[in-house]
Amino acid sequence: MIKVVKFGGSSLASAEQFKKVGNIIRAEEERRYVVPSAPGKRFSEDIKVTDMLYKCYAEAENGKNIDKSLQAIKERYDEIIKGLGLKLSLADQFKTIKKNFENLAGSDYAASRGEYLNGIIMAEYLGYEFIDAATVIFFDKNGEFDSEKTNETLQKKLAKVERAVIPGFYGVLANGKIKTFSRGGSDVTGSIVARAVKADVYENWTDVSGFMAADPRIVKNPKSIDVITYRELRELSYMGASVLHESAIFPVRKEGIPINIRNTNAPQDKGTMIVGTTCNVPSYTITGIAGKKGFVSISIDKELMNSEIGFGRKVLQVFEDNGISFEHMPSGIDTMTVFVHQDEFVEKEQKVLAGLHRAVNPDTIELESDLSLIAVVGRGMKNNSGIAGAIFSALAKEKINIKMIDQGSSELNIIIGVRNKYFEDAIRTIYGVFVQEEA
Ligand SMILES: Nc1ncnc2c1ncn2[C@@H]1O[C@H](COP(=O)(O)OP(=O)(O)O)[C@@H](O)[C@H]1O
Ligand SMILES: N[C@@H](CC(=O)OP(=O)(O)O)C(=O)O
Repeated sequence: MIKVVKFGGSSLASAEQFKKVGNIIRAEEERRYVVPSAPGKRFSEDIKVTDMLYKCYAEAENGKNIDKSLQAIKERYDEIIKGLGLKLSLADQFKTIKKNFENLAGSDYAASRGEYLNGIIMAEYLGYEFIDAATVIFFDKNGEFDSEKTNETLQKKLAKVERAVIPGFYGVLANGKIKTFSRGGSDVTGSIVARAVKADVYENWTDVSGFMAADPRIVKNPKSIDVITYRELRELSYMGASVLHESAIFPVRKEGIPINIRNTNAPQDKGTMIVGTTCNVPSYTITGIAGKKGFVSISIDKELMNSEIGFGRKVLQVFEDNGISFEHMPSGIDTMTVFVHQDEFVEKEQKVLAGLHRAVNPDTIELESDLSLIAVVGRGMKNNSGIAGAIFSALAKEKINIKMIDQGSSELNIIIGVRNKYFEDAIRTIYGVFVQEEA
């Protein structure tokens, strides 16, 4: 039996946390491949090492002296090394890092050093082999993750290594430069390693006892989810549930490997199992709620729109031409609304509007900004009627105006649009209807 274990920044923020991680790994000899993140926050106002590295690199780009910032980062690691009683010095690594920062090796290189250095410490602490992710995780010439080359290389490499530490978050481009995944991407590395060794389970250790039915920063003590499917999880993580990176399920899904979310601070808790399919009957109609702020809706009205073949395509072409991806597109007979990310849209607003006028000659176009989208997700929704109705009436009772409601064709999710200012209240209200009242 092989287990791949990924530890998030919150699990590796200090020597004390490292010791908990060491105990977890040593408790089961199947935990053979370890993927660490960079040290995260030790307390809520603390700064993650990844963010310190981005800032330090920005100083280098602006021609500033980076000695002080780099020293602050080195101190984070030295404190861990000292606390673990290791005889390890990172002086040489920091000399190389300083040189590469000053030669502007790239912000991805800069950010990747967080996991690289933590990996070196972790390997020393456990007595495992250190494998630099730059030798086994590949991106192609377009910057896309090269899953097959990576899988082949990792498989060959790990077949010869009984126990290894592979830092998360980064890999190497075809031109030899370092590239990272997007933020939170160590989850993806863990999944890639699990696929390569055909692990029995991919354990993802964090600071909560599993996936919860809602963000614990919004809903107090939300219920934990015992079992969730890859598809449900993807909907929730894409819509903002930050526990697991939205792309982390793809590599393990290829091999049907379950992901187990676990809590480093409460290792006795079983956490959440993320699986392909399950006959497990969910305890509630919905599995979870997640959401994101910061959307704009563009509502386009035109009489007889329904009879104009190609109308939708022309509208979407305008967004495509401006490099804007759309999130949702509910439509009526003579109206069509497109939801886009506000930060992508704002600077191109006038270009998009002009493009829409040219492309479809609408009667009116209305914009509304500062909107949130909330996803209510659950495999149990398929067999239940009246869910949208229940959401409507609960939100109406709280005087929360619904801007949009859109049921996915898979009947796995319902997306609700509200103003940003109602975001938290709307999540609490929906949680109250489905999770508390049904209990
Ligand atoms: N539905 C949810 N269930 C559990 N945690 C959630 C959820 N939505 C958001 N979170 C947040 O995700 C955090 C864990 O993810 P993250 O900060 O990436 O951890 P790590 O540093 O271990 O990678 C939790 O501390 C919690 O605040
Ligand atoms: N350290 C990187 C990658 C990562 O996955 O971190 P964490 O496991 O702490 O979310 C980040 O901050 O984005």
